[in-house]
Amino acid sequence: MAQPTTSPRQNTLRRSPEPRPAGRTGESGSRPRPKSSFNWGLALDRWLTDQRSTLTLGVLLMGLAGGLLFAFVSYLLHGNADQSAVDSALSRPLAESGSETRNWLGLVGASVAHAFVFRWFGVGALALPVIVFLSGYKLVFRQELVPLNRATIGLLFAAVWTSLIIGYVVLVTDSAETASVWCGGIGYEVNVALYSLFGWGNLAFIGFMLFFFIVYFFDVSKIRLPDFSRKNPSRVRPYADDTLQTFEDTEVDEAEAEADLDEEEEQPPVPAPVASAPVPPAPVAPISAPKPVSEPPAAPEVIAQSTGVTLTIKNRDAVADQEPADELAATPAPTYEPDPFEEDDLVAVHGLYDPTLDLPQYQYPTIDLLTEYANSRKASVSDDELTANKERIETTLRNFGIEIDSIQASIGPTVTLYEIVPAKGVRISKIKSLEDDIALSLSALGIRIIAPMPGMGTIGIEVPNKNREMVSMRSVVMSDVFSNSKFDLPVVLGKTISNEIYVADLAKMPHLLMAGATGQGKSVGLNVLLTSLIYKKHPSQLKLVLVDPKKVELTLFNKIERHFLAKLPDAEESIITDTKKVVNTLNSLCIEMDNRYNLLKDAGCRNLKEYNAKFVKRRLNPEKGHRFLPYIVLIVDELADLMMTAGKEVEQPIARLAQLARAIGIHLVVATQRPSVNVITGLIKANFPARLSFKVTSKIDSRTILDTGGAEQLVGMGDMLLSSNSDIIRLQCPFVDTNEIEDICEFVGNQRGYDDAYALPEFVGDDGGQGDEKDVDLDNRDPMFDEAARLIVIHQQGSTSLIQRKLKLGYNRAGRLVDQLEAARIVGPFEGSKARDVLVTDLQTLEEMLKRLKGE
Ligand SMILES: Nc1ncnc2c1ncn2[C@@H]1O[C@H](COP(=O)(O)OP(=O)(O)OP(=O)(O)O)[C@@H](O)[C@H]1O
Repeated sequence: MAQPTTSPRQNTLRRSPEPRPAGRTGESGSRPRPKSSFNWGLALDRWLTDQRSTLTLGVLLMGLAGGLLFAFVSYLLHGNADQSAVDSALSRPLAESGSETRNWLGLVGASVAHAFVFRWFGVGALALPVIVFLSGYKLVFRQELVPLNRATIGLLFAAVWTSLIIGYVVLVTDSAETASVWCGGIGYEVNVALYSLFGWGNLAFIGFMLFFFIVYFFDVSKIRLPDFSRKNPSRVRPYADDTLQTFEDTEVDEAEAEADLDEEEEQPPVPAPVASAPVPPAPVAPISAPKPVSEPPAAPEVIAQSTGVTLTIKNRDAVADQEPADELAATPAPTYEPDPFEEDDLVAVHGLYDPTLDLPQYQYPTIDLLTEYANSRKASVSDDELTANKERIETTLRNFGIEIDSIQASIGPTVTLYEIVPAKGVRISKIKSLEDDIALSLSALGIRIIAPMPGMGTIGIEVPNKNREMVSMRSVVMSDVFSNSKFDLPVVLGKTISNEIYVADLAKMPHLLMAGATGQGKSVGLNVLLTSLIYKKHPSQLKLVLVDPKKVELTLFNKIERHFLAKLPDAEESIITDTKKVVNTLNSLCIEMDNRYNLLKDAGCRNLKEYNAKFVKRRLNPEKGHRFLPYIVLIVDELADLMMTAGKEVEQPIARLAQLARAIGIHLVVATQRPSVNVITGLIKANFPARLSFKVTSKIDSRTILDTGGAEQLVGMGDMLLSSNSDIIRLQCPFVDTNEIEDICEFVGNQRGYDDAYALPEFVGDDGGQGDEKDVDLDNRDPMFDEAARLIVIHQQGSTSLIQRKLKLGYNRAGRLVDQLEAARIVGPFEGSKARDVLVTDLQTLEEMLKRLKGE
């Protein structure tokens, strides 16, 4: 490791270098870069990704295409006259040659056309302006008129091939004197060369080239004639709106759909960065693997040392975006067996199904809609501040008889974490028992003690920075971690203590409970979450159900109703504020959940991803009700109001959705000001493994939401603790202002959208069929409940007699068990003489459900 630049001396603290971008592990972190070095690569990269540059370049290319076309056509008409002027241009005054040329674009037009038309491709050169135009169009309109790569290959081939075939005609008719301009140099010369080899067999060679190209370019091997003799579902192209179209109508879309889908699979583009300040590529700590990996440890730099204990500042280096492994990847393949012949037909004829073609012109919000705030610079903690804090910590601990070996500091956006290694013989439990006294002695607002630091033999003390950093939404949206994220529902939650941007996958969370006293940043947090999703998802892939009993917080999102919002068929407003309507909407979501489970079951899929993948491959027939299923995110801003007015009516559907909806792509984000036990009930809490808390008013509130204290010690303004998988991480939430949200919603809302909001299933009245779960108390489950559930799932047979026989139980008890299994949505409802449907297809999902029921 690199050595400190100053020799260690008394009264010196050590500071580590700034975190360096991932991948540049070979550089010495402690060697300062010369100030004058300018990074040309970065500047060029930034210029190229700036939308103003792409727009300018695009318009230039389109203009150039027009100019080339003009010059080429003109040359084809007057080229013979211009040839001598061009050839002699360099040997005499340009003005003289210029006055001789008849090209509409003068000597320059004639010279360029001379090269492309006369020397190379002849009439085939006309392909060039078309390619240039298509490239320019893509830059200006940020979408392709036709798939650009394929078009370029096709047009280049056409240029060469036309040149060859015309060259052949010119050769056999011996008209090179007058007509060689039409075939260009390539066409003529190649034909002359081939003629010497094959004689008149040239034509066969040129014909074979065309055949070869068609076979490969259009992959003819895949095209099979559809079977018209039977009712053939391959004639139907599934559309999201369930309209049917025969493939005769849609042939032209095939290549386009395929190319667009390729792009979509790569992730929808997040608009290019235009900021002046480079954003350090920060690592993502996914929710399922929340601990960021640190590699390699940066070399510390001594900055001060007063009492013999060294303070180092530990800033971790960046790591690459980590994708959590697909948890279901190892489970066996689904049971559904499609007819391979028909589906291959469909894909060969229409390409893969692309949901984004619902709104093909849709443009993702651009980065310039987000503001660069003046105070969003990196937090600066002076050496004096570091030394003072270190001394306070040391003195305080010594007063309690605790000696320390060393201190390391990590400077975060809001707080600095001092990690202390106690001297040998000091037991961590002693420090833990003194936690409150130490906090009191340090007496700074927002101090949080973590004793011990999970997984390390150290104690952490977080002390707020005097000058905190505001983390702007713009900076996190621009970050590589977020813009390159391949998560299904990426949400950027903030910056960690080591300045890493923390992006989580809501789809894997799979639900989030949020709490925080009034004014501590909850609404901003919800807006950040919604903004993240809107920046990354196409309207065809995501629908939002917004519940806002406070009636003011989410109103701005009304503008994106026809793009991203979902509502009940008869509802006037998409943002739900009325408690009764909330209950109906929640129940309607339960119906949507059941419908989706039925679709998944029919398709033999275990989750939404598998189902949609199958639909995209056109393996599911829309005539049977199959459709592309967008993710649905339900946001409830202020659960307390709802629980006060509707209690169980709200609690039960929320718990039910939270328990079962993850596999079918419905995810919940529920926020509350009052994290008391009558709002966050055991039932709700048990089903929300990921919880996030802004500052709350008491330790009890902190325990209610996070199962531990600490949230009462936060410093507000988006300072928060995230608890997931029993880890607690302190994060600074990004800031996004109402104006920014307004601009984003306007940007999206002004584009063409769907005719109406996404229609949720109708829910009829108070007990309109959904409240038919018998009065079963799942908190008092039969002791054999788990075994019975496993039995049913293993045998995929929802029968009472199976439980009776295998578990050797009486009829009544087995019947009660089945009722409980139904209430837990493991088996479907009673269906007369038929066995009940088993709603859980595999043991892994079941075990997760059982854990959740137990509140684990
Ligand atoms: N992430 C943040 N960064 C900087 N400042 C913030 C952040 N979040 C919130 N603030 C500041 O705190 C103020 C209150 O935030 P917000 O409106 O989100 O609070 P709240 O918890 O939703 O309050 P209420 O429950 O009363 O609506 C904001 O106007 C802003 O000034």
